[in-house]
Formats: sequence, structure tokens, C-alpha cells
Amino acid sequence: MGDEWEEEETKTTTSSFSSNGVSNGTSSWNSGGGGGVDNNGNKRGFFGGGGDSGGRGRGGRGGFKGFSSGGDDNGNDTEGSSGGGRGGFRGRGGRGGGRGFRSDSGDDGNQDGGSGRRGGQGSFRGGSQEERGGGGGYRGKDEDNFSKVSTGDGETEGDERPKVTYVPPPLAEDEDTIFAHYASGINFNKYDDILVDVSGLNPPQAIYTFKEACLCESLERNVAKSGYVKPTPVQKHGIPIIAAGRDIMACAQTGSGKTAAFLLPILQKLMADGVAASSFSEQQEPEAIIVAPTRELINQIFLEARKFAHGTCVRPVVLYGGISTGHQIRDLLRGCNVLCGTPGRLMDMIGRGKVGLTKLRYLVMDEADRMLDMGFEPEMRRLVGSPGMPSKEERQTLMFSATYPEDIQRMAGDFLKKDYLFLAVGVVGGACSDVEQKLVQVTKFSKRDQLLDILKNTGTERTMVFVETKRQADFIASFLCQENVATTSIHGDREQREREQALGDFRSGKCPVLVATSVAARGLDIKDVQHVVNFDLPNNIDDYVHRIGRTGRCGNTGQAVSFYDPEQDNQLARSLVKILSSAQQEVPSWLEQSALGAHGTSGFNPVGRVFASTDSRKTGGFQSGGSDQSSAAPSAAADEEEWE
Ligand SMILES: Nc1ncnc2c1ncn2[C@@H]1O[C@H](COP(=O)(O)OP(=O)(O)OP(=O)(O)O)[C@@H](O)[C@H]1O
Repeated sequence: MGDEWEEEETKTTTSSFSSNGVSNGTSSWNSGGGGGVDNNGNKRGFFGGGGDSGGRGRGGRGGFKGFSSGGDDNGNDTEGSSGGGRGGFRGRGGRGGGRGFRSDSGDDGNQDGGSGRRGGQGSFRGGSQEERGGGGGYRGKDEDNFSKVSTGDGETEGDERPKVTYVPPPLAEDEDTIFAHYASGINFNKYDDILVDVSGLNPPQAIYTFKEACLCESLERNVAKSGYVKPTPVQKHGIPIIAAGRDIMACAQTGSGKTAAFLLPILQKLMADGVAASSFSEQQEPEAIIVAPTRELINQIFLEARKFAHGTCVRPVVLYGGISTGHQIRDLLRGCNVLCGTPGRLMDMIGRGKVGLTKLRYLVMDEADRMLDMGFEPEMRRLVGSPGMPSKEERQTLMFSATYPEDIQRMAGDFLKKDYLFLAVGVVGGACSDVEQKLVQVTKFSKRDQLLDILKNTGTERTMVFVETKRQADFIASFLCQENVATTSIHGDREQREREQALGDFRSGKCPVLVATSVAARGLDIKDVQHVVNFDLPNNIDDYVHRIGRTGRCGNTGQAVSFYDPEQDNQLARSLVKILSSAQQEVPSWLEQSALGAHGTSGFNPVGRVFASTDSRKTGGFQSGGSDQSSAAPSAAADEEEWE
């Protein structure tokens, strides 16, 4: 066993360098062409910008990316994928009323010229129509991606690429590590005041305690060891819905316990039915598959599943890109009941015949709106259309997110049984009410100084700084290190080893500042993140909601500061006003003015609703409680490449 399974890695010939000794020289990142700091801490002119480095082969911004395979939407995860080729318009450009493109203004002089075009077999996909090409498609603005080359679907470029040999360190087996958790915060009990709406026929009764969930002994013990005393609203309603065999589309604010809401009833059922992992088969047939958009998130979900299944016969396994395929296959073949995967690697394993689908009972999409967005929708359709996959009538499909745009809700119906239940906890698409949100008006030239001012005050408190592009992430991380702020970074051009190191250094507090692209926007549950800074605002309001949701989790409070550049962020003004007001946050008058003057403001009402049920089946349309579709959904282009 071994080499035959090793897939090719995408080529990212960027150099790594240490963080200038600021963080003891342990954190490193790719210089990414924006300059940076070398191993000796020498500046490499990152303020100069503009030049590509390290042979990354960038095209220009906003170019067409012709990716070579169907798996390419998912970056590294799709290496070696054996499915058929496909292309597609990349990004959210087609979503209702305005997911267009925002061209990157090339802050800090980093604007590259021209457009990058590769492939040439692109297909354009808009609305409900899809014209399939052999591969390729519009990719969006971040030209960094041109350094990535898919190796999936029989494309031959792989010969040039190094193999992915990274094997993560073995997981700790001691209970202290497995059950490590942070305390719920002072606002945990306030979750009970949030209005809940369950729509659909005959919803089962909610539970109020974990006792009522009738979990088997070992599961109940593991829940208690995890520090869970009482369920959160999404758990109170979600657990009995899933236990009753119903499909669900669940929406609840960030950090409110959605992961356990789907894991516990699944594990309970598998344990009650006496399911046990078996290593006697060359093809594993899991009873549950969970998909999520990024490597780090799916790994986190896996660790949660492993925690709850500890000491039982149920065996979770995780699959994601950037890691040796051989290593993952060996792990898989030790037995698998709950398979957690990013779509590309999962489809790869299905294509290789290592994963069979005939026993599947549960299909879970975490960050479901993202999983059905344009980047992943084709992959999800391929998954449910794979040989052996039970039809939607024969399996249970569970969708969870904090945001659900209307068009995604409608499309989700293709995957769910007709009588699915829609669970809305609070405002659909709303921001977490435990996050204090502040908007600061800036110019693009003042951002760095303002960031430094903020970080002077936050000191060693953990802070995530979100930027729009991978290059910007490198650039800002370099800058902060130069300023003696212990910083690390995470983005899609970093090797998996570096990504995991960066998260580890951030989690441990070694580097209290993490500069991240949207790859870290969703789902990540990191203890003690007290601050989120949107150095660049994202292109759409849903990403904003997820990003600021990295703080203020599980009843704890947090703060989010967002730099608003009127020249750049005007299209987000209306949605921001709605999000702020519906979370009872102060709305700056200048932002209200911007919103009133912004394009398409008819019907604008700055007074946010406290609660809105937005099951699109009820209304035949969509009433967004928190997010405004026209402005909620712009381009997405920049972050798209960041998803796995
Ligand atoms: N009932 C509970 N009691 C105590 N802690 C809980 C409970 N449920 C979940 N948690 C903890 O709350 C934190 C947030 O949970 P989780 O990551 O599932 O949130 P989420 O709703 O999925 O967030 P996101 O939308 O960002 O993905 C985790 O640390 C989790 O262990």
C-alpha cells in the first residue's frame, strides 16, 4: 500500500519563511508574491508590491480560470478525482440580484495587469441553466489561483507536481485532550430567549434536557464530559427532528451548537442499532457522510464526532485534501461509520472505490448554503448521483448553516424530501447577538495604521484579521511581524502542514493574531477569540456574518471591528445596516447615509426585525431577516478559491 494512492499536489512554489523571530521563529507563511520577510528577518520590499514571485505563474486579476477538472472548484481536495470533467461559472455571480464581481482594486500597489486565462474549455453557468464544457470556467478575481493546477479527472498536468506526502501528527488519545473544551459564556442562558420557528408538517416536540434525548449511556457520558449541561435551541429542536427520521434545513446563529445538533442524533441511532466499524473490507460503506467546505472545518467536525463516539464501536474518519491519500486510505480501511470529508477528496475516494454508498443513511451538509453555492453545487449533485447513493426518499438529508439565501433554499429542495422541516432559531442570516459590532470608516491607505492601533489595545488577546486575498494575507502578516506583533496566517496557498501549524500556533496563543482569508470564515471554533477585525470587508454579507461569528461563541461575548472603505464597500452598506440593527447594534449615521444613497434602496428600513421566519416555502419568496440578497451576494470571487 502506498504510492499508488499518493495523489499529486497542486503546485504552489511559494517560499516559506519564519515570522521574523517575533513568534520565536516558529510560524511561517508563504511570501505569496507580495514580498515579505526572509528567514533572517530582512525585508523583501513587500510594500512595493506588484511583482509576482516564486514562479507562481499568476495571471491578472479577474481573469478566467480554466481549471482542468471537475474537482477543481475545490482546490487541492480534488486531486486525483476520477469523476467526469465539468466546468462552470465559478463564484456566486449568478445568485439573485447581484452576485457580480468586484474587481480587486489592487490595494497597496499590488495590482497586476491583464487577465489570466488558462484552459479555454470554460463553460458559463448562469441561473438555472448549465452548459457544460469539458472543464474550466470563470474563476473570479484572485489571480493567485493561477498558480494552482488541478490534477483531477484524468488531466495530465500532474507529472509536474510534487506528491502530497504530508501526514498529520497522530491524534492524542488521552481523554483530557479529546474532551478539552472551553466554558460556555454568561449569555448562554439567553439562548433560551431566542425565538424559534419550525415550519413544515408535524414537527416533533422539542426536548429541554439531554436526558429527554434518550441518549445511550456512553453517548450521554461523552456529552457530559464535553461540558454540555443543557442543549442549545438548535439542539432542543434539531435533535428530536433528526431522531424522528425527518429531513431538516436548520438555521441558527454562529457558535450556537449546530455541530452537536446533527452529530448526537446520528451517533445515537448508529449506537442503538449496534453499528460497528469493520476493517475487513477494501471498500468502506459508512452509514453517515458529513461534508463541509474547508479542510480545517471538516477536521474539527471529525474531532467532535470522535469525541462523542469515544469508547463506542462507531468509528468516524476524516478525508480532506493536502494530506497523503495513502495515509487517508489506510485510516479509512480500518473501518468507517461516519465519514467526514471535503467534497473533492470524498469524491476522489468514491471514484477509487474505497468508499461505497449503499449503506448510507445520513447525508449532512454543514455550511449548507455554501455547499450548495455555485462552487460546490455540482460536486454535491455528483455525490447524490453517485452509484449506490440512496435516493433522497431513502436517506435522511440534514442541512445546517447560519445563513440561507433564498435561491439556495429553493435549490436545497432538490436534495431534501418534500416534507422537510425548516428550523429557524432567531433571525435567519442574522449575526450572533453576542458580538459587539463596530464599523470604522477608513481609506485604504489608513487601514494598516488603524489595524496596528487596534492590535496595540488587544495585546495578547486572540484576534482574527480577515483580508480578501491570499496575497493580502501574506502582506499583512509580514507587516505585522515587522511591527513586532506575533502573527501567523492561513489561506489557500499555504501548504496543509503550514495551515495546521498556523491554527495550532493561534489556538495555543503562541501567535495571538491570525491573518486569514475567508478560508477561515466559517465554522472554526477556537477558544478565546475575543476579536475579529475585517481589515477588508468581504464581498457579501453572509461572509461577514460567518467571519464575525468566530468570536462571541457559545454564550461568550466578543468584538468585531470592520474597516469600511466607502470607495470599496458601498455595495454592502444596506446589508450592514440591516445586520447591525437586527442584532441591536449601533448603526453609525454615515453608514445609514451610505445605505440610503446606495444602489437599490427602495423599501430600505433600517429598523431590523428581532425575528423572522424565512422558510421560503411559506412565502413563495424570501424575506430575509438579516441579509439582503441584492447586496448580500455580490461577487464572492475573491474568496471562492479559498474553499476546499
Ligand atoms: N449544549 C452545549 N453546552 C455547552 N457547550 C456547547 C453546547 N453545544 C455546543 N457547545 C459548544 O459551543 C461551541 C460552538 O459550537 P459549534 O461549533 O457547534 O457552533 P456552530 O453553531 O456550528 O457555529 P458555526 O455557525 O460558526 O459553525 C463549541 O465549542 C461546542 O462544543
